[in-house]
Amino acid sequence: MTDADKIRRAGPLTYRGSAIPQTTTDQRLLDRRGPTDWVHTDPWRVLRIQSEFVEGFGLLSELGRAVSVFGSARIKPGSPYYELGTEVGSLLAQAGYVVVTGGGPGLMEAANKGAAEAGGSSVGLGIELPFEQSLNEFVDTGVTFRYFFVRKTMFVKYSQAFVVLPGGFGTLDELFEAITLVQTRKVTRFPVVLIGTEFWGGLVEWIRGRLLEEGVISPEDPELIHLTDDPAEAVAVIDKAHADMAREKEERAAAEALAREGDGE
Ligand SMILES: C/C(=C\CNc1ncnc2c1ncn2[C@@H]1O[C@H](COP(=O)(O)O)[C@@H](O)[C@H]1O)CO
Repeated sequence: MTDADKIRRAGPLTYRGSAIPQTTTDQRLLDRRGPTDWVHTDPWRVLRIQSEFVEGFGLLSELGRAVSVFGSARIKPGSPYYELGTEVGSLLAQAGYVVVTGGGPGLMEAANKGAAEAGGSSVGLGIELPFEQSLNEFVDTGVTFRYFFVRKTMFVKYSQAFVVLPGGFGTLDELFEAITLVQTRKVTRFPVVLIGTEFWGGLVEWIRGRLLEEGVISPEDPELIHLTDDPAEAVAVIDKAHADMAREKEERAAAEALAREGDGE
């Protein structure tokens, strides 16, 4: 056999003759020498991003009914808003929901604490930040993400509602992400409940007034947000949406079964 006839198979690839590489894939993998700048390239980051999705989906896929609670990382124990966050966490847990937060300090911690005090379970979806921070002590199950956008997917995919406590830019970002997804029907029947009429009142008034007057939202859009001071009302809104969704699903299944019978299946 001449060199030109030689064949090398490498996984799904076939090389012949002069196209055959000098080393095997295994050899190249095990060889520690060589440049290392590839670990800082975008294709490599894409793999990391993929692995974050895999970790997140793996951890959360069997979570059951869950509600995400957002709120300030800076509001400390002793503040009335911290107490409110604790109550929200407790009532959600008592109603059978897993409480999902950003796993950080402040009102995230308050909601996780409330869930723990009520004997429920809670999840912390942490985020790697430029300064040292660990998940708060009340998180039962936690995962820390490198990428905000991967973490956001987890909040939306694995919870049936968002509860938004007072907060700053991070909380506003999460609130507006949620209502944009509902407005554009990327998620359906997804209650977004703001807690704290004094804190949120100005924003809600501006949405109902200025945004509507300028025609930048539809007349029905303000209804995407429910505003209350009462954590029990927040849970009732979420329960109702959940029950409506379950009923609609049953009705759809029954209608489909009838249609199949009609087709003689
Ligand atoms: C600023 C401090 C800590 C930041 N740590 C955070 N850990 C986890 N999640 C966070 C953190 N900061 C923001 N988030 C997310 O945004 C929301 C709160 O942001 P806000 O700007 O404080 O309103 C929250 O829901 C998280 O998902 C100091 O200790």
